[in-house]
Amino acid sequence: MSDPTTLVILGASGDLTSRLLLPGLASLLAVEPDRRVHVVGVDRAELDDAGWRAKVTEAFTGAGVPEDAAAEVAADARYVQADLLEQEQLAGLLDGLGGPLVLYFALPPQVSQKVCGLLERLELPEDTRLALEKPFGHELESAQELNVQLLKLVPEDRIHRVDHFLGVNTILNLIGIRFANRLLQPMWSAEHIERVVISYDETLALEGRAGYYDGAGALVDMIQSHLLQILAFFAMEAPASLDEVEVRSVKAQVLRATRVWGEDPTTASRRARYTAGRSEDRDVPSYVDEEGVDPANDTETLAEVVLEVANARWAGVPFVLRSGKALREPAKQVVVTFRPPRHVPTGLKDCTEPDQLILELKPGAVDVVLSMNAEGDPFELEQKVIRAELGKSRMLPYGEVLAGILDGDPLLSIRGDVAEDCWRIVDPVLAAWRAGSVPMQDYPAGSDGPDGWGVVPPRS
Ligand SMILES: O=C1O[C@H](COP(=O)(O)O)[C@@H](O)[C@H](O)[C@H]1O
Repeated sequence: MSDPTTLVILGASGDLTSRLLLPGLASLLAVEPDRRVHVVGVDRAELDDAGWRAKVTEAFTGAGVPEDAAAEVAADARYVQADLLEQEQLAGLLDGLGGPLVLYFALPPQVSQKVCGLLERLELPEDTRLALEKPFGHELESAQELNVQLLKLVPEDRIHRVDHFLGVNTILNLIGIRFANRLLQPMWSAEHIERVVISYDETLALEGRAGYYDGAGALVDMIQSHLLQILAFFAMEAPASLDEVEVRSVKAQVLRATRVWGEDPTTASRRARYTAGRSEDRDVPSYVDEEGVDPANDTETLAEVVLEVANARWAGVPFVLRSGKALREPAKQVVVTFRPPRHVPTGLKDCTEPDQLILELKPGAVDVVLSMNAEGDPFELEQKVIRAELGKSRMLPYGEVLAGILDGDPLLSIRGDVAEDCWRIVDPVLAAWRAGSVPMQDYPAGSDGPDGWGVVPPRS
């Protein structure tokens, strides 16, 4: 049996650890109970091994981890109380840790960066991997600097820039649906597709996350990161296999070709912020009145950007990426609108609506919307939906992503150049917004967004 991987969670008492990492690990162990992993929690907070083990056990309870596997992992788990910004304490932590070793930075980005700076002066054990959460930098330049810094510590294939959307089965389904279906393959280009809308509308509001969100906003929180990854899966060329080098290369090619539509963020982007309203039977305060929000930050809670993938396959097709909070209904989907047929026999009635393929990300389903016979007149048509529900995911997205990190496979991690490209794409939008060239609109919480936006923009 191979050596167990040591998973060191830096920031073990934080929200990310209890809300996402430990449940993710539990869901992974439920599927792979033989996986051997030592979970070391590190934080400044006062806690001992027993307290940490209780936390790990709590996360495993009810998650389907077989009892003996849960007991084994919990018994091996250990807690180190340390201030990671103290060089000596950091050195002490690494002492005695061997590879394979994962240092998972569940820390605010500024702290992660400082810790990486201190790690430069230490020798990392052989086969150390680094896992970092978004945001990866705050614009292109800082992402480039962070990449340089990380590469001083370990090679690129041991850096796992985490994006949990890469562990979402309905997003990974894009690979199967696109490349295993002859029916769709010839349709997947500007010749047949008129536009693509990738949206992630949430009913959730700020939910007490001002500390992070108020400095990020919808554009950075969702579009710069998650939605661009969906775009990459949607538009990439076919990889020859699921090997990380191939898949990550074809994704990178797409993002390298992507830019703001018309290279004009003032016409190709919109932003808005929720005001007081009611969402899902709750009163939601105006965003600026939420606890911890600084109105001077001018943070948007709904963002939309139109992009072009300027290559031979996609040039001329608008890709609309949109995400927002406190909206009336969740809309987490990719809507593909096909071009109209070249000619429809004269006499056929009501076939003016375009065909669509809708990939629903949550819950996972595929809808094909086609014109078909209505009742009665055989030449009168109506749009009907052919729907298939996707199979349930085997584990939580964080479980999938963690599996890759623990195995040292970066397939589901963001490559350094891609992290930079995602900033290169949105930086002009951020600059236009900061300069006040795109007005901030508003919408009541629980509505569909500002008047006139609609969920799907009008056909071009
Ligand atoms: O990373 C984030 O993602 C969530 C949406 O993802 P989900 O898997 O929870 O649906 C979003 O609410 C959050 O603001 C963002 O930081």
